[in-house]
Amino acid sequence: MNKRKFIISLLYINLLILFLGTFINVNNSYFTYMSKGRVILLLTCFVLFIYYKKLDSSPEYELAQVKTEKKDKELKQTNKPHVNFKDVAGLDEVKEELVEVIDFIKSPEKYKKMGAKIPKGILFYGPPGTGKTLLAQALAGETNSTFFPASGSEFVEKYVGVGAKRVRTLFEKAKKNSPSVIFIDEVDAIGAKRTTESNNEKDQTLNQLLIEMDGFHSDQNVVVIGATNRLDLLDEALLRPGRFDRHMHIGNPDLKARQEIFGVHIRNKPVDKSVDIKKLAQKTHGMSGAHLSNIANEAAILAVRNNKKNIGIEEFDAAIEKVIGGVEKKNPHIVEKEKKKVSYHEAGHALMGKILELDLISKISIVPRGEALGYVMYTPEEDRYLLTYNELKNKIKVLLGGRSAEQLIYGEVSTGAKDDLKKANALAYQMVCEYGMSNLQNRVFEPNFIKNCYPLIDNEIKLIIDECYKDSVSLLTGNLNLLQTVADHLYEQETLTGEELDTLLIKNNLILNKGGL
Ligand SMILES: Nc1ncnc2c1ncn2[C@@H]1O[C@H](COP(=O)(O)OP(=O)(O)OP(=O)(O)O)[C@@H](O)[C@H]1O
Ligand SMILES: [Zn+2]
Repeated sequence: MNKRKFIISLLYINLLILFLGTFINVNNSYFTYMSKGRVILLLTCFVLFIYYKKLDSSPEYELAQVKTEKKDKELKQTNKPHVNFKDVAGLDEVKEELVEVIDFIKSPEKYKKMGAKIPKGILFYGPPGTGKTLLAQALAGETNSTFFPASGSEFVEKYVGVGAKRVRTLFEKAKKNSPSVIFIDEVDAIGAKRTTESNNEKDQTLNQLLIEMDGFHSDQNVVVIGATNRLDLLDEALLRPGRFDRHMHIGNPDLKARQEIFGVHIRNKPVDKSVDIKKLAQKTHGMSGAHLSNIANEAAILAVRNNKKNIGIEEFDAAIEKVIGGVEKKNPHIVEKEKKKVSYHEAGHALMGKILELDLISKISIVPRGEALGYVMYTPEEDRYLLTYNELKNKIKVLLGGRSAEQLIYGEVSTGAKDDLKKANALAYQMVCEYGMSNLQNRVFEPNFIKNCYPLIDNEIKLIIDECYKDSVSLLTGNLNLLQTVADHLYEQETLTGEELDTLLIKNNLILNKGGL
C-alpha cells in the first residue's frame, strides 16, 4: 500500500466511525437531529471510496508499480546470467567435473537423502583470461542460479571491519536468493597466506569469509567459486575440507580448444568461407581465450574499416599480429619456432618414461603452464615408499630425457631443462648424502658436515648424473624414429593423452628399443 492510499483509508475509517456515532450518541449536538449531516458524511465516504478505487488504476500509480516490478526483474535478470556451457569452449575435463555440482544444485534432495553434502567451495586457478569468470557464470546459467560476482580486492579496505561486513552482506544476499553462485575473483587479495606481521583489516575479512563458508549448510544451496592466478599464495585455512576444497586448473587452451573458442566467438559474425579456423588456431599457440576473443573482435572492426562484407583472412592475420605484439611483451613463452624444440623436449621425457616403465603417463603437453613451456603428467601406479638404487636412477634418466632429446636433434642444449636439472641434481644429492647409494657407500652426510667434504660429494653426484645422461642419450638414439613421430604429433596436436600416445605407438608399429634393459 502506498502513502496516499494509506491516508485515504484512515480518513475513510474515521468518517465512517463518525457516521455510525451519530446513531449511538443521541445527545450529539451536531448530528442527532441533522439528517443532512449524515448525508454529507455518507457522500464524503462515497467520494473517498471512488477516489481510492481510481487510485488503483491511476497512470501515476501504475507507473510507480511498474517501476518497482521492473527494478526487481532487472535485478533478477542481471543476476541470472544467460551463459551456459556451450558458450565455454574447450575445458572439457573441468566441465565434466562440474556436471556433478550442477546435479547437486538442481536436485539437492537426491543427495540429501543419501546424506551427501553439496560441495561448498570450488577454486579455479590458472593464468588470466582463460575463462574462469565465464565458467562460473555458465555454472549459474546452467542451474538457473542467481549469480553474485565479487572481487577480492573490493573487500580490502582501509578501515577495519568494512571488508568483513561486505563479506557478510554478500553471503546473506546469496542465501536469500538461493540457489545461487557466489564468484570471488582474485580471491588471493583476501585469502593470501597470513604473515606474522598482522594486518587487522585483511585478517578480519579472511576470518569472516572462513566463518561464512563454515556457517552455511548443504541445504542452503549456495556454491562459492573462488578464482586466482596464484594458488600457491593462498592461506592453507582457505583450502581445508568444507571450504575451497575442490581445485580445478583452468589452463591455456590447446590447438583443438583454440579452434573451438574461435568457433564460439565467430558464431554471430559474417566470416568469409575461405577462413580456415584450424590455421587460425595454429597461429595462436600459447594464447588465452581472452586473447582469441579479442582477435575475433579486432578482425571484425578491421573488416568494417576496410568496408568489407565479410571478415577475411587478412583481417584475422592483422588482428593476430596486433594481439601477439601485446602478448609477447608480457609473455615470453609464445615464440612459434620454439614450439618444435619444446615438442622434442617433452617427447624425450615421455619416451624415457615409457622405455623405463616408470609411472603411467596421463598427459604430454606443449601448452605453457606456469613457468614451464611444456610438461608430462604422470599417474603413479601405486604409492611407493621404498625405491631401489636403479629406480632412483631411472627417475633421473627420465628427468634428463628432455635435455637428451634436444642434444640429439639439435646438437646443442637450451635453457629449457633448468627445472629438470634442479630436480635430477636434488635426487642425486639425496642418493649420495642420505641413502648411501654412491661410491662412498653406506655413509650419510649431515648438512653441517657436508661443507667439509663437498668436493667428494660433488664428484659422486657428477658420476650419477653423467652416467644417467649418457644412458638417456643412448636410449633415445636407439628410438630416434619414435622420438620423431611423438614429437611431430605433439607439435601438431599440442596435447596427447597417455592412451593417445599408446595408440600412436601401436598404430605405427613402433617398438620400444630398451637397449638391453
Ligand atoms: N574457454 C573459453 N571459451 C570461450 N570464450 C572464452 C574462453 N576463455 C576465455 N574466453 C573469452 O575471454 C573472456 C575473458 O575470460 P574470463 O574473464 O572468464 O577469464 P578469467 O580466467 O576469469 O580471467 P582473469 O583471471 O583475468 O579474471 C571471456 O569473456 C570470453 O569472451
Ligand atoms: Zn623438461
